[in-house]
Amino acid sequence: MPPKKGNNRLHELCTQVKSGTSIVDVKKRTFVVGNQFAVGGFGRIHTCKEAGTSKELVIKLEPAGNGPLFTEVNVFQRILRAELIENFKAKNKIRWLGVPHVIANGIFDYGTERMRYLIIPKYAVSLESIRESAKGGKFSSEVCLQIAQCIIDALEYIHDLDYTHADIKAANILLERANDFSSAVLVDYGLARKSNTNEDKPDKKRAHNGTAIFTSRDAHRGCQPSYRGDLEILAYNLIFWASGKLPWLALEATPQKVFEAKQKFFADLPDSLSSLTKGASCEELVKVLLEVSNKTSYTAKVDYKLIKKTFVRTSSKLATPKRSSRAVKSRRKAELPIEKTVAKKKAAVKRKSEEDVENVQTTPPKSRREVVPGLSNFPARKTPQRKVAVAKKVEKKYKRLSMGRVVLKPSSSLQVFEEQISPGGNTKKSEKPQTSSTPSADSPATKARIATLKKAPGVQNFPRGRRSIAVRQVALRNAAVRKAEPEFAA
Ligand SMILES: Nc1ncnc2c1ncn2[C@@H]1O[C@H](COP(=O)(O)OP(=O)(O)OP(=O)(O)O)[C@@H](O)[C@H]1O
Repeated sequence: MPPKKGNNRLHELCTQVKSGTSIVDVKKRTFVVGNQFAVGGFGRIHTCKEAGTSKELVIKLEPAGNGPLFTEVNVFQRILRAELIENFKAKNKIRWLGVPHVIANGIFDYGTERMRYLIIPKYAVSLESIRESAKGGKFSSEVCLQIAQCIIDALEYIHDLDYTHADIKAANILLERANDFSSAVLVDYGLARKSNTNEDKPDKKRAHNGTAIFTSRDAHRGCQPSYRGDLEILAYNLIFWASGKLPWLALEATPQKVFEAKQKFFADLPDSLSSLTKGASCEELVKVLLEVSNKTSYTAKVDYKLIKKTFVRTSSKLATPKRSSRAVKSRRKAELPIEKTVAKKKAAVKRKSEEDVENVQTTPPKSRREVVPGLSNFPARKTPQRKVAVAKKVEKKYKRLSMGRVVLKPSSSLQVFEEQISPGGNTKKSEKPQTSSTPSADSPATKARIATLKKAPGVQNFPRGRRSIAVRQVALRNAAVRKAEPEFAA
């Protein structure tokens, strides 16, 4: 069941801006507003493009007097600037950080109305829309972990800059690439707040702020959003994504009861959790998120080390074939620091070369019977009779060759050879007397001497492997014939 939105609009929507309207920002860049494609709780959301470019962006529009977009723009200006995000990624050696960046913002006049705008990148799809159409409204543990990884990184970044998000939910998570859960981005910073000056002074007016079924116990108490609260909110979301349930879903309309149910849930941990997640692979991560959140004081920052360790352990427990999907591979690559990837590759190359050296030193070369699976089940070709049979087979093959029924594409010299030996050939060439002194592969004399056989044009035109097989088989036959029928050989 998706979280419900309140019907009481505390803020007005602005007039709908016409598609094609141009807005010039402080840097004198012109942006052209496109169609409206969503309406948030507080504002309109349109597509948009910078003039002269083709990349689709998103513009959020609200009356200039509205609070939420004002708050959001401030957060974007302070912590969601591209250079800050890039610095954090470089410092922490990560390639993907699931937060949006501000492209432009400001205020403009539209007719008689003053409007505030915020331009950010456009993402492909909202996680909530995928969840709603998923079976049972649930995600697999693998997907839960992929999203968790993105959101944990995003929270670590936001917390590092002393901010909290306070409204994590599938509707506020967008995917940069549709169906690639490792490209999840945490959006909507309307409730985000600087939290380093937090004081544990609950205010009833603020109680239950956020999305009731996911919000933290601190928010239920009426406190400002906390770092630990963000972990708690993420944990509730993970439980909901993995199981499709939360014990307080039916109580959504009465936030106080939701708060009480959450308190009971914490008091009954870990049983209350395992009865919901039923051993899902992401259970351990959720448990740690709840534990870390619980042991962190209201004003303190959370310890991401333990969370990340648990994350690595939980991910590695997931089935290997699932994790080798393209999306997971690209995610793993993205999440690994560049140096680690290089070091990993180098270590693999080193290991391989050491193994090779070991193999050369210790392992005797294997025969084809050992190497080819299933070949060792066939009886070994050892008896003279068997060798004679093989030799006869080869002889037959040559005969077929001489009848021109070979599948191999003959080269010009093989064609000459075939024409020369073709019995009753009907070409003009075959009527000519044979003048060439080239040895015939078919003659017993040739087959008796391997050196001559190798030089026979027909044999020379076999691909390399086949030539040596033919030569070996004929040699075997010769040897076998000599042994089995000495008088004939003589
Ligand atoms: N950058 C974006 N790219 C693609 N879609 C977006 C983007 N930003 C927002 N949306 C879509 O618009 C919806 C509402 O966006 P957002 O939550 O930011 O608006 P809001 O006015 O803050 O609404 P609310 O706070 O009530 O959720 C999102 O769920 C998403 O579907």
